[in-house]
Formats: sequence, structure tokens, C-alpha cells
Amino acid sequence: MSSDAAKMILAPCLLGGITWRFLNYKTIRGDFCLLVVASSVIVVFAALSSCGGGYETAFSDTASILFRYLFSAATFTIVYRLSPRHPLSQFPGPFLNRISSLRMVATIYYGKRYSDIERLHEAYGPFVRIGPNSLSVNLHDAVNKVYAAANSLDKGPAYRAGHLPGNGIFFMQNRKDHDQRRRIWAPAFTTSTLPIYEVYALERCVELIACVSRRAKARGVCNLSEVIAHWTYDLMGDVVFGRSSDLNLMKNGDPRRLISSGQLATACFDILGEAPWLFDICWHLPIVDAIRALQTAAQEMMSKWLVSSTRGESDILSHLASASAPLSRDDLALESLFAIQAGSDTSSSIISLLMFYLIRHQGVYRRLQSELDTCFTKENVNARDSVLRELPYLNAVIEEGLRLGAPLPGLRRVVPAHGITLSGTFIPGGTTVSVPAWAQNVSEENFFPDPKEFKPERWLEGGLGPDSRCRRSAVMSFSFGTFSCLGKALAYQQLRLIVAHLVVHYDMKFASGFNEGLFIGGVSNMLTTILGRPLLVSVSSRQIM
Ligand code: HEM
Repeated sequence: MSSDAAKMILAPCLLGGITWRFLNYKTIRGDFCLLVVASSVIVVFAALSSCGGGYETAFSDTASILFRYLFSAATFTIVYRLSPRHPLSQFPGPFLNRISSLRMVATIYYGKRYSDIERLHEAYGPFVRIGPNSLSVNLHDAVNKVYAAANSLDKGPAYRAGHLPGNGIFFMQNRKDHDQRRRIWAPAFTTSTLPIYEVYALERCVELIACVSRRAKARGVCNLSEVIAHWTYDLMGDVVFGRSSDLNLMKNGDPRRLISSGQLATACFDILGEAPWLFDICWHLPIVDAIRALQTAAQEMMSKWLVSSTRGESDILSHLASASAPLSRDDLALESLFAIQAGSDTSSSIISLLMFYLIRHQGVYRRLQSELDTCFTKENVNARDSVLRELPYLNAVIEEGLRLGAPLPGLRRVVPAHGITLSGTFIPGGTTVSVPAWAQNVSEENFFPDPKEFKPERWLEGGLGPDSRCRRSAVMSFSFGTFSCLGKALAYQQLRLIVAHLVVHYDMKFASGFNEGLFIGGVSNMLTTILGRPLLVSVSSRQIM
């Protein structure tokens, strides 16, 4: 072999090793990396073609150099990730998950991460290496250190709004910035704002009842999950933009496809958050158009709000805009976009799944109706939340719905440089760690017996019997601590109001031909819960006495 040929083989391999070493210590943007590699390929190709061997030879030589370079970088990376030198080598996990984050990207894409991770824990135990640098820890006593404690872990690079202009509370990884922004958000969720949002909700409930009847009459059956999604979007439009909101999906449908764009944007955020370098690259492709479309819609609604005469009454945006350190227009647009999405998407899927379980368990449905009949009357067909809040069975139903209706993954957090100890096990600094929410919600250790069954009675005094367990602190649907859901009280209010109104005003059963197994099997989650099939029901109005 000539020395030139040896250089052609060795140089790219060496460069591959250097790349691995460099990227192992320094995170750089995926699109920059791609740009550097692409530019280098062009330079190498130009240099080889100028040597006089012709374009074809130059092309094949460049391709083989590129192949050797990528092969060598990949080999170094994989060998290191499998070697005992890797900080997470002691933790078990599937082979593909240990060598590449792309395995988890694929798992998320197929939508069953919540149950896949639960199965991985059954196979490997409480600590599972679900990515090269990611651990899932299925232990209730890890929740406090990871999420709830004052010095809990920070969010990592998975929380990025791509390269959208502005910044928002949900995407802030720096604790100081986040705390500051949370203080700006907090006044939007106080005991004095909730009654104002309730007025919006009650008005929308009146519309909801009319909408269910109208659509059921027009089509013979009612697509309840669609009506619920429209209700939550309309309501969050009111809550975020006040009377200037032009969201009227219950009346007009969703011609701008806001709901599907919102779900697609959340799914992109979740899938690509697992591999931030890939997010950087995909940001330049049409794949993230849904995020941009949503941003445009939020900008438009905000412009309307800015010139509205009702601005400053009571809506989330007014609270954010009146901060003593004013937020930029881009920040306001991103915050309002997030608020609509956070407040409608999660609630909508939880309510739909809760209604599915209620309709499936007609005994529970009837018992709830009798409880609600005590506070809805002919004169008062719109019961207030202050009354509903006191109803034990309604609250048990809502808790059970939040437990089974939120097939959420573990929210990702990053271990600080000095590492932490969880249940006696040391986790090295820089690891992404999560406690799987769904696995906790359906674990026998937390909920016994029948943790996967819909049994609201487990939340009542006496539970499901003397040996039963119902660990309230294990339900992770709103998360805990510094980054937990700010809209929790508002979400409870919305859940109580809509479920109570639907159940008291209608008897419901599944439409003929509706397949319960296919419906529940079609549920997937990519941070947003996607119901693969509509919840089709037949409804009959009830007389309120
Ligand atoms: C049943 C409905 C809801 C559920 C299950 C839910 C769940 C969650 C969860 C799990 C988080 C933490 C996410 C993370 O750390 O990655 C979160 C954050 C958040 N949620 Fe909710 N949410 C709901 C409704 C709402 C509503 C109605 C609002 C009102 C706008 C809202 C506003 C927020 C905000 C502002 C944050 C970010 C908090 C922060 O980073 O400090 N959510 N939510």
C-alpha cells in the first residue's frame, strides 16, 4: 500500500476518533456539525478533482473518505458507550438504547413510550438505561429529589422551543431565569383570578351542551372527543386572550387546524427533544412547520388582543404584560402560544379518556349522576365550582381520570456535575434522569388492587378494602416542585365543570359499532396524548328536576 493510500485510510479514521472525543466533552449545534461536515466534503471533493484524476474518481474517493470518517466516529462512540469506562455502564438497559438516542426517538415516534418504559422496568428493575446518557428511575422515593425538593434537578437541553424567537417559562432551563418568569406568571393563577376564569368556563359549558345536542342531532352520533377538544380550545382562548379571543371551534369547527398543529408541534418537541442535535437539523426542514404555523396564529391573536378594548380585564396575557420588567413581544407570543397549548391539549385528552371510562362503567356514571342531581336544579342548570368542589364522588372520579388518563412519560431532568444519590444508588453528573409518570400512576406499590382498572372508589374513605393502597403523592400528572404545572387549580376547575355538565345533562353510551379495545389501543403519547380514534357516543338529554 502506498503511503498516500495509507493516509487516505488512516486520516479519516483518526479524524473520526477526534470528533468523538470532542463531541463527548462539548455540545455543539447539530446543524453546525452538519454544515462543517458538508463543507469539508465539498473542499475534499474540490481538492481531489483538481488533482487531475477526473470527477468520477474524486467522487468515489470523497465518498469513501466520508464513509471511513463516519464509520470511525460511530465505532468510537458505540465502543465507548458500551465500555465499562462509560459513567452509566453499571446500569442495565436494552443494547440499542445504550448505544444511541435514536432508539428512544423511534420509541417516542411510535407513541407507546409510556407503556414500553413500564415494560423495561419490569424486565430490568428500577434503574434502566433508556439512552446512552439517560436513566429512567421507577421509584416513588426518587420523585422528591428529582422534581419536588427545593434543590431538585434542572431541565436539560430537551426543553428547547427549537429556534423560535423569544423565550417562555416552559423552555427555560436556567433556574434563575425560570424562577423570575414563574413569579411573573403566578398572579395569573390566584384565588381572585380563578372565579373570573370560571365565568368563561360556565358560559362555554352552556355552549357545550348545545353543541353536543346539535352535533348528535346532525350526525346521529356525537364525536365527543372532538367536542371536548373544541371546548377546551375555546375556553383557553378566553382565559389567555380574554374577550378578544376569536377561537370559536364549537361553533365554526377548526378550519385553521389549530388542534392538529398543536399536537404535531408538541410531538416534534418531544421526539426531537430526545436528540437535540437532530432538532437543530430538522429545524431547517418542513417537519417543524406545525410549530411555525402555531406561532403565526399566536402572533395574530396577540395583535388582536393588543388593540382590543377589553384588554387589561382578566386574562393571562394581561397579567404577563403588566410585569414590572416587561416581556418582549416575542416572549409574550411564545408564552400565550404555550398557555393555549398547555391548557387545552392535556385537559382535552384527559377529559376524553375520563368520559370513555365513565361511559364504559355505567354503574359509576349513574352514581355520579345521582350525586350531581343534588346540586343541579331546574332553576340552576349551571352549578358553580364552589359547590362541585365539595362533592366526594365527583372528585374521586376526577382523581381516577387524572391517574389513568395521563399516559405521560417521565419528565427529563439533568443531574448536576457533582452527581446525586437516588435510593442509595449514585447517579453521575450530566445524566438525564426521569421518573416514569405512567409507570408510577399504575404501579401496584402505589395503587392496589387493580391498578390498571378504573375504580374511583379507591379515592374515597376506606378505599378498595382494608389492604388497599392509594398513594395520592404518586400521581405525577401535574409534576411537582419548581417546574410543576402552574395551571393545576384551573385544570381541576375545568375538569369538574365539564364532567359535571356532561354527565348531569346527558345519558351516554358508546355508539353502535364503537370498539372499546381499538379506541384504547389507539391512544398514543408524545407529550401530547393522541386519540387515534374518535370517541363516538350516542346521547340522550336528561330532565333536570
Ligand atoms: C389536566 C390538565 C393539565 C395537566 C395534566 C398539566 C400537566 C403539566 C405538567 C406535567 C407540567 C410540567 C411539565 C414539565 O416539567 O415538563 C406542566 C407545566 C405547566 N402547565 Fe400544565 N397541565 C394541565 C393544565 C394546565 C393549564 C389549564 C394551564 C394554564 C395555562 C397550564 C399551565 C402550565 C404552565 C404555565 C406550566 C409550566 C410551569 C413551569 O415551567 O414553571 N397547565 N403542566
